[in-house]
Parts: sequence; structure tokens; C-alpha cells
Amino acid sequence: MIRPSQEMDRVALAAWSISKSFGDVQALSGVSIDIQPGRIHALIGENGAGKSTLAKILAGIQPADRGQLLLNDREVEVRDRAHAKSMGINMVPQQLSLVHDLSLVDNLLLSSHGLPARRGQARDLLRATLDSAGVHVDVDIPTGRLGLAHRQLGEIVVALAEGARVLILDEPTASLGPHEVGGLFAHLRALCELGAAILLITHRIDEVGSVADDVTVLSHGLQVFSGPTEGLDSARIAQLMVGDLPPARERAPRAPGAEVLVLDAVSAASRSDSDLHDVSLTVHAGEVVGVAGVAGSGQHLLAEVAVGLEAPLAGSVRIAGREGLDAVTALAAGVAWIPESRADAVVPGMSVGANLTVYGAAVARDASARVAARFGGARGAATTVQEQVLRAFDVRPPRPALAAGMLSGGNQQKLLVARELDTAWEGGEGPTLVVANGPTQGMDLRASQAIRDRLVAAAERGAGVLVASHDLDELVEISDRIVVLVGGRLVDDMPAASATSDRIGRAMAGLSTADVQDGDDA
Ligand SMILES: Nc1ncnc2c1ncn2[C@@H]1O[C@H](COP(=O)(O)OP(=O)(O)OP(=O)(O)O)[C@@H](O)[C@H]1O
Repeated sequence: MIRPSQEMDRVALAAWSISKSFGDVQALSGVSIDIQPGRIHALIGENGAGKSTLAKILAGIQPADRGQLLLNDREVEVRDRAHAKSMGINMVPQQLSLVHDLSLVDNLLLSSHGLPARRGQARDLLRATLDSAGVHVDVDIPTGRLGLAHRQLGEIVVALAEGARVLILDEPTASLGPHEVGGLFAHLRALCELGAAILLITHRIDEVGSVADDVTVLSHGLQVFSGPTEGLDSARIAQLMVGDLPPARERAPRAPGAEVLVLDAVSAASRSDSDLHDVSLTVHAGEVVGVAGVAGSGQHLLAEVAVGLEAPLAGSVRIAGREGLDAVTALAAGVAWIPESRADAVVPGMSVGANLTVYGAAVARDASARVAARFGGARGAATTVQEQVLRAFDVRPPRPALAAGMLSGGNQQKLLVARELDTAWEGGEGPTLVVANGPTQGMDLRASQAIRDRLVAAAERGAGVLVASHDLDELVEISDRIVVLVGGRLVDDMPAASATSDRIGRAMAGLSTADVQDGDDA
């Protein structure tokens, strides 16, 4: 539990009537927010609503076109990020900013521009912050070797070591499981009690009710609500955010077909996840297999093995009937790949249209395959076709010529899903196998539902679908079977009909599920 030993200076940050546009996109129009010390303020809204833009303005990363910022009721001009940090305002961005090859100590040296000036000082400062925070994270190993939850905490601890009093957290829980989320919130609440002011950007409505004291809801750059959460239930918050949702897609009955993915006694080694031990798993055509597990249980590595990005140390992997496929060949052969981090599959400097034509995972791993066209010339051809695909997947704005990095995080994810799951390109032929790791992370309610529907539709068209998610309700909704990973071993394999969040949760915790099966499911 984060327990700094001393009370912090109490800093209140407010923004009044902030507007910001990018070309003809009005990202924010007259938005106001009041972030008070000792309180957690949630900032929510659909993908592209303007949350990250507002957060970046508060943190001095981007200037507003109009509006005022007030620190403890005094108007301030936040010149840049370093200036914001000097006033105690710091932001942990959506894509974590720690350099993976560097330790927390070196990351602190890097981000604090030489203050502290020497490694020894930086280490002392971090250790003191960690000690007072009651968090145990190795400050000397490369942060890429830390689990995701520890990296997230590491970012926060680095921000605290830099003197943060107002902490802006852009979707810190998007890739964490329920257990890690609970731990993180306990830390945040403890920080609040010592006087920190916290702005929490999230898509998880349940978090707003359970952890936030205040909430601001944005929609299309406009503020539709700002005030205490007291008296607001989840349904009302969801309605404020996205209006009324269409019902989930009806499932058409389908019989499992041929084997499209077979892992036979696979063991594999990971740098940042659990190693896999003796994993055997088959996915058939027409079947959705869900993978559950607390963060770092091996689902990341399992997904990478399933698309040929990681070779097993022992055992065999057969993708679409072929053994020993590398990722580039597998992707070209009709495997759709939605990795855990969209940064591994969307190239921000390339246009949205060009991103529709490249290999996903190969982008990050293999520079020589960087612009390998997966669909020959067909995809590159017609801008109008690209526009149609972007609209079909609700990518906003649907402009092929825009650099992909200009899209909001959620819209980049929609772009990735469009590239991997759209079928129009290939004359209606969908992928043979879909491997998706956390496909709805950071997506709003409507977009999450649309992605789930697309995955089920892919299975209905005959693809085998392997999907890992921390959202257990999501797995129960779309899967035919759910397997559970604990420490890199498959410990359970249950038909969806007998899977409840409770039963999966017990299996994830390494508890017996037999009694749940008999009793609690009823
Ligand atoms: N640098 C930029 N250049 C052009 N447009 C931008 C830029 N940054 C943001 N936008 C646009 O501003 C709008 C708001 O984006 P923002 O990233 O703030 O949304 P968000 O609410 O954080 O979305 P998400 O939940 O998907 O992360 C979007 O339409 C986005 O495309």
C-alpha cells in the first residue's frame, strides 16, 4: 500500500472553459473541471471524446486554444510539461512512458532532466518513495522485465519522486485484471488521504462508482456532466456517456469445425510474462476460446506463440494445419492478430490508410517487414474503399490520409481491429484464425460491444478465435470454452455454459472450482 510518511502540500487544479481544436476537429469546447486534493476525480467519455487532450493540457503537454488553468484558485500559465511538474502536476500517459531497457533509477534520471543529478541520488530518492509507499519494486532491473502492474506502479512512483501532488492517470487500469485494479486503487486512495489530487481517466463504469468521488463526463468534446458521484448509479453514468446501447448480437448456433490451432505440450520462455509449461490447447473453426488469468499468467506469451511470434522451447504449434510457421507467414496465411499493446501493431507516423495494409505484429518485431503489404495491391488501392472500412468500424475521423497517431487511442484500436477483422478486402473471405489479446482495452462501452460482435461474427464465418481478456463478463459473453492460466499452466478448461465470473475467478486464484460448479452456478 502506498503510504508516504508525510502529508503532502495540498494542490487543487482547476480548468475553466477550455477549448482546443486540431484542424477542423474540435477536440474540446468550453470544458471545465475542478480537481480537489484528497479526492479522486474520474474523467470519462466515449473514444475520441477529448479526455486525453484535456489531460495533456492540464499536464502542460499541449497548450489550450482558449480557457484558463487555476492552481489553488490562482490563474497560472502552464508553459510546458517541465513547468507543470515543477508545480506538482504530473501525468502518467496511456501508453506507459518508461523506457523498457532502462531501470526505474535510470528512467527517473531521464525524466527529471538530471534532478537528481547522480544515479546514487536517484536510487536513494526512489527507494525512499517506494519505502514510504510500501511498494516493493526492483529499481535496478530493466522495467521491461517488471510485470504490467509493477510497471504501472513504477510510473506512479517515478512521478511521486518527481514531486507530483496532482496525479493525472490516463487509463491506468486498462490492461490490469481485477486483482491488480483493487491493489492500485488502494494505493491511490491512500495517496488521496495524504492530500494528493487524482484525475483518473477510465472506461470502466464500475470504477467510477466504486472509487471516484467526482466525475466529469465528456461527449464529442463537450462537458455533459461534472460533479460528485454520490447518487449516480452505473446505468446513469453509462447513459450520460454513450446514450442508449444496442442489444448484444444474438449468437447463431454453430458446430465446431476443423482444428485451426493446436498447441501440443508447449513450453516457452518469456522475458516479461510467466513462462508457459506444458500447455495443450486446440481451437476449432467456428469456436471462440476465451483465455482468463491474472495479469502476467502467460496469456501474453500464449497469444504470441499462437501466431508464431515466439517459438516454443518444447512441444509443437500447428497453425491452420502447418507446423513451425513464423509470424509473417502465419499472418499472410490468414491469421488475424490483435496484440495486447496497439503500439505493436499501429504505426503512428504512417497514414491511417497505410496502416490498413501492413502486417500487424511484424511492424514492431521485424523492421524489414515494416511495410509488407498483406493483401497485395488491393488494399492500397481505393481511398473510398478504405473510407468505407473505417466507417464500418466507426473509426473517427474516417480519413485514410490522416497520420494514425493523430487518432485517439481508442480509435487507433478500432483501426487495428478493422485491419485484422474486415473481410471486404478479401472478397468476403475472413481470417482462418483470430488471436486477440485484450481487444477491448481502453474502448468505450459501444466500441467494446462492437468488437465483441465482430469476434463472434468471425467465428460464425468459420474462423477459430482465441481471445484473452481481463474482463471476465466479456469472456463469458462471447466464448464457447474458457481456459484458465495460472503461472503459465492451463489449470481449467470449461464450457461457457458452466462458466461464471465467480467460477473463473476461483480458478484464476488457484482455488478448486468443483464446489462452485455444483452449487454457486445455479
Ligand atoms: N495531435 C492531434 N492531431 C489531430 N487530431 C487530434 C490530435 N490529438 C487528438 N486529436 C483528435 O481529437 C479528438 C479527441 O482525442 P482524444 O485523444 O482527446 O480522445 P479520448 O477521449 O482520449 O479518446 P480515447 O478514449 O480513444 O483515448 C479525436 O477526434 C482525435 O482524433
